[in-house]
Amino acid sequence: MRDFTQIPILDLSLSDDPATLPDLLSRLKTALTEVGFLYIANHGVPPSVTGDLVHLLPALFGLPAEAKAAIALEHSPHFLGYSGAGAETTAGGADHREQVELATELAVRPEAGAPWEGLRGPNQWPRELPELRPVAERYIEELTALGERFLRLVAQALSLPEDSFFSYLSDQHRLKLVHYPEAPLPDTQGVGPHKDSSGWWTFLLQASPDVQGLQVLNKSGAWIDVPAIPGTLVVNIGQAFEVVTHGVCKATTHRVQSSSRERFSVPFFQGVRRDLTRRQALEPLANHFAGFGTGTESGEARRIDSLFLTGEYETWGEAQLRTKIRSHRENGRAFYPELYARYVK
Ligand SMILES: O=C(O)CCC(=O)C(=O)O
Ligand SMILES: [Fe+2]
Repeated sequence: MRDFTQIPILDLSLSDDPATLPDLLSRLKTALTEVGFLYIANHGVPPSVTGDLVHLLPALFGLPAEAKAAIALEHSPHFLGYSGAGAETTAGGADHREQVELATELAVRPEAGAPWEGLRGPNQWPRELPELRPVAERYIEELTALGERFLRLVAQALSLPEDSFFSYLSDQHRLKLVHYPEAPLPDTQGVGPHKDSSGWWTFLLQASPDVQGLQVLNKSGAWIDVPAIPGTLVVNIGQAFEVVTHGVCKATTHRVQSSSRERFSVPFFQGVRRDLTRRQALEPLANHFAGFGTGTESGEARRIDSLFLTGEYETWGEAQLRTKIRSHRENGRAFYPELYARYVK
């Protein structure tokens, strides 16, 4: 298999013309099976929607500490809200970033049966920046639609019926507003090496066009820069999608290195339905993907890295809740004491 040294750029407007669609799908297939990361251009999200959100980020993170504390993630059983720099660790190191985690605005389900239904619930909006709510909601709406359109193309690129991946989708998608403050030293860990574990696909807006930071690990172990390209979104595969495609489409490791200049970014994590069982994830497409890439894929390349498969979890939602409880222990103790006792030991 070839290795990649840059991230492909795909022009989604080529999907509008039957004459150019096949070439787009062929390039998409290569990106899916050999890179796991791509840029999309001409994706149809209005520049004003993106621009309005980008414009609010400095004001949001410039709010006084009390305003941030008022929407702290620790208040939320749904793990939505503000967390400060150093609150998260990735790959054993502290991440130097602060973030506001949002999601599709949903009411709590009072009759919620399974504990992981607790992931569903309303956002915490900062009172001091009322403009944020309509702008972020509009952005989530646009990205939800783009995500579905993109999944149709992915299905076609993998020789499947267009709607093949819709039955896995959640009613809740998550949006993170992220600020990497200026780092005291070069190559400070903004976020350590990781694969995106929470979503189906990630759509990332790099909101500081002149600041480099995001890097992707290729198969030879080299870090490949993913510079911001105005007007594009960076798209990458989440671990659930790797599971469902039996490792044909890989969730690729990436990280952010902070520098002497602050950086903003906005990843949208397309959600996977919480009640998805391991069997439902693995069985339907097993035969289809068994026929893929034979001869080029080594056993190692097909190895799937997912807690969902190795742990004792009934559903995707349970695996997600476990991850959340372990990374935000205060919330775990306060809102899910029984699961906390089981998962944090
Ligand atoms: O900020 C970025 O560019 C990437 C962030 C990221 O990888 C994540 O939050 O999962
Ligand atoms: Fe990520």
